[in-house]
Parts: sequence; C-alpha cells; structure tokens
Amino acid sequence: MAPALSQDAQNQDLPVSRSIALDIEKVSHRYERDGRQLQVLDDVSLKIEPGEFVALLGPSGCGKSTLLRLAAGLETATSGDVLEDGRSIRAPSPDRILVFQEATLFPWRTVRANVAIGLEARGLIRESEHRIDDVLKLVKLEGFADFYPHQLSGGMAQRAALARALVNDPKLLLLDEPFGKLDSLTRLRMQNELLDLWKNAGFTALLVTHDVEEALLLADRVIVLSDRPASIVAEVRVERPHPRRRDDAELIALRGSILETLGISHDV
Ligand SMILES: Nc1ncnc2c1ncn2[C@@H]1O[C@H](COP(=O)(O)OP(=O)(O)OP(=O)(O)O)[C@@H](O)[C@H]1O
Repeated sequence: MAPALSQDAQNQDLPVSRSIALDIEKVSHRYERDGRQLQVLDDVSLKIEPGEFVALLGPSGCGKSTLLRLAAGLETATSGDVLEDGRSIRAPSPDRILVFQEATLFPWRTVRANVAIGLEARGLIRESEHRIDDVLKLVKLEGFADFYPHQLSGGMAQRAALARALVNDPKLLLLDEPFGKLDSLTRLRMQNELLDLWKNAGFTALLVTHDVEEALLLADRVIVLSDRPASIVAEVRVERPHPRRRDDAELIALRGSILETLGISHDV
C-alpha cells in the first residue's frame, strides 16, 4: 500500500507542521576508491532538535554532502549511527528529502509534472493535485505550472526543486548548497523564501553551505567541520531573531570567529 500523506496534507491546508529529531552518533565514514580507503568523517556527533535549522560549514571535500546523504538514508555509515526520532535510518524516505545545488528537474516534464514525481511514485497523485497547486503557490510558481525547465530562470528552477521536496510534506529537509549556483540577488531572495517556508512548515532543516553569511542569516546553529576526515571543530549558536541583518554587529563578530576557525583572514 502506498504511504499516506499526513491528514493535514491531504486536506490541502498548507503548510503542515511536522519535524523530526536527527541524531548523528559517533559517525565515521570511509569510501573505497581505487582500492584505497578514503576516510571522510571521523567520529562526528550532532543532535538536532525537531524544527531546528542547522547549517554545516567546512572546507571543500571534507564530507559535508556525505553527512547529508547519511541523514537521507542514501548511504550507511561505516561506524556509528544516524537516527530519526531515536530510530536508525536505514533507507531513503519521503520524510527526509535532499535538495541539491542543481535543480535536477527532468527537462521533458513540466514544472507541475516535475513536482508531482514523488507523489506519483507513491501512488498518491490523484488525491494530491490540489496540494501541488498549493505548493506551487507557496514557492511563487503558480503561473508557471505548465512551463518546461528550459523556460525557467535559475531561481525559478530551484523554487521548483524546493516545491518537489515540499509537496511530500518532509519532516527533515536536507539542503546541499541549494543556492550555490544562483546570482547574488536571487540568492538573497531565495534565502528569505526558504526561511519563510521553514517557519511556516516547521520541518527540521540541515543546510550545507560554503557561505558563512548565509549560515549566520538562516541557522539557529552553525556547525564548523575540519578538513577531511571531518570532525566538528566549532559549534556556534545564533541567538538573533529573524529577520536578521547582514550588518548586525553580533553576526559580524560571529562571522569573524568562524572564518578564523576555518583558517581564513577576517578581511576576506
Ligand atoms: N561515493 C563515493 N565514492 C568515493 N569517494 C567519494 C564518494 N562520495 C564522495 N567521495 C569523496 O569523499 C570526499 C568528501 O566528499 P563530500 O562530497 O562529502 O564533501 P563536501 O564537503 O560536500 O565537498 P564540497 O564542499 O566540495 O561539495 C571527497 O573527497 C569525495 O571525492
């Protein structure tokens, strides 16, 4: 039998407020490459509260995306455990959705048909047409349902990718540099839109970004990882209320200390 959308989701009243606790417990991970072992994560432990927004920062190639894939259930840690609400994550689930830097839309499908993919796979498409309309509205694409990906700007394509995730009513949204390919103005707009979606829907969010400012503007907590094999080298709680200002003195000070942890001079 196909898994059901939550009752609220079926009733089309977006957004739906659901979230999970994510527990990363003493996780180490290695890949096998060309007959050699590549140690990527080293004893990473991180507890994320239901509805919390956490950002992961770290040097390129240190293992950030690997952590997201473990939380998505796309890989299993070599040692340690990743748990949702106390249960080990063993497989992908529509409750935990990964959004990539590239919108990865199917070019032969319209925006609506792209957004519908997960629901189709779960046999839920007939009762969910109205929900797709609501999600498209939420990401401000209601006028573009019949457009194809090549007719969209980068920001619109990424909104469609977010809609494709949100239509499943995820409890955990895993975001892998979702705005990395967007121009800076679109990026600022999308950051605000993501915050609104998170506040309204209440999912737990884990965001990988290379942008210290983005992490500080969005997250409740910023986790800084070391070079590979990644371990946690700093954890910064951001107490400032939303909307946050880029020129907020406290954020500027936090930015300085995070850059220092990453070994980068303040004035970069
Ligand atoms: N499936 C895989 N098989 C072998 N090696 C892999 C695999 N996936 C990732 N790696 C390697 O593991 C390391 C960590 O990769 P990962 O994508 O997790 O890093 P990242 O911190 O997200 O990188 P970036 O910031 O550049 O996106 C890299 O050296 C990468 O080449």
